[in-house]
Amino acid sequence: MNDNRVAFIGAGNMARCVIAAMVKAGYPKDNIMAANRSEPKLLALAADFGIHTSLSNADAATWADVIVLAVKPQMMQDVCQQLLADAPEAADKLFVTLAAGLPVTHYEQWLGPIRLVRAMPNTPSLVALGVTGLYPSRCSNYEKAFVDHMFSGTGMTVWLEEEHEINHIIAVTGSSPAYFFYFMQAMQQKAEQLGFSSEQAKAMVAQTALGAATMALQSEHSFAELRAQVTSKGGTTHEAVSSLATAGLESIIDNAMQAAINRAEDMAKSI
Ligand SMILES: NC(=O)C1=CN([C@@H]2O[C@H](COP(=O)(O)OP(=O)(O)OC[C@H]3O[C@@H](n4cnc5c(N)ncnc54)[C@H](OP(=O)(O)O)[C@@H]3O)[C@@H](O)[C@H]2O)C=CC1
Ligand SMILES: O=C(O)[C@@H]1CCC=N1
Repeated sequence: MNDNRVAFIGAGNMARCVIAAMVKAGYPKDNIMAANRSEPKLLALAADFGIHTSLSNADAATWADVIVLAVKPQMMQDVCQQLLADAPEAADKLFVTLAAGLPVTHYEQWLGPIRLVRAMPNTPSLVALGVTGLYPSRCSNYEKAFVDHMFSGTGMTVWLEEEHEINHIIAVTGSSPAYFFYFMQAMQQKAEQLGFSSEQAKAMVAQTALGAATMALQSEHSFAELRAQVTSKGGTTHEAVSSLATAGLESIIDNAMQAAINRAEDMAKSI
């Protein structure tokens, strides 16, 4: 499966995370290429991972067996239409898109009836602790197996039965690293006000988050049960958690995740 040449069109944050995961999982760097409209990110990727790079999307697509579209959704139509004009044979290759919001029908308008997997990874893929949601269109079983292999180094892969579930994955795992970073940022700020240095505060908060997540993954207990184990009757945790509940944490999270889904649905209509 490592024989397929994979070209990323767009070499930004998410392409870097997936490329890092592939290389660390043993995918041959000689079979990976990144194309970008400007050079700096390509130089960094070549230096860090030893992959091929190109300033030409068409050259990368011609070289590849599998084309990964990794530009922002707002750029996608131009990139796809230009690709088809410059390298029409690309339309016969397997496509993977990382973009939020854009449904299969949009790609079919721009590129024709392509074989496509919509993938929704997240940034912890960089450290092999990510989650990638995957939705296939017109793909063979071999192509699905290949894409699963490609993303296996990102962490966990989840195949979806219905296309609209991609928007749910965005809310649950694609965008959610930012929710956790925001929570940790707020905790760090308070720790600094209490007198800890910025470095100490960041390390303590991140270590506690890692410990809590690791416990949850290794335990049969629910999140609520694990929370109860920390919460002594009449103790400090009860006061802290009650304060969060009174402030409406659950509805805050519900609203935030729904806002991500709504935005993904709006993007499909506006692009
Ligand atoms: N970030 C995340 O957590 C996630 C992002 N995604 C999706 O991944 C995609 C990329 O997002 P992200 O990596 O964050 O965005 P970035 O802005 O970091 O990367 C986009 C890259 O595309 C390049 N680019 C823009 N136009 C062209 C073009 N015409 N030809 C070639 N390259 C071009 C940009 O080049 P330049 O350096 O010159 O600006 C940039 O490097 C988006 O569609 C997003 O929805 C999906 C899951 C999670
Ligand atoms: O914010 C975004 O639109 C992208 C998709 C999921 C994470 N980042």
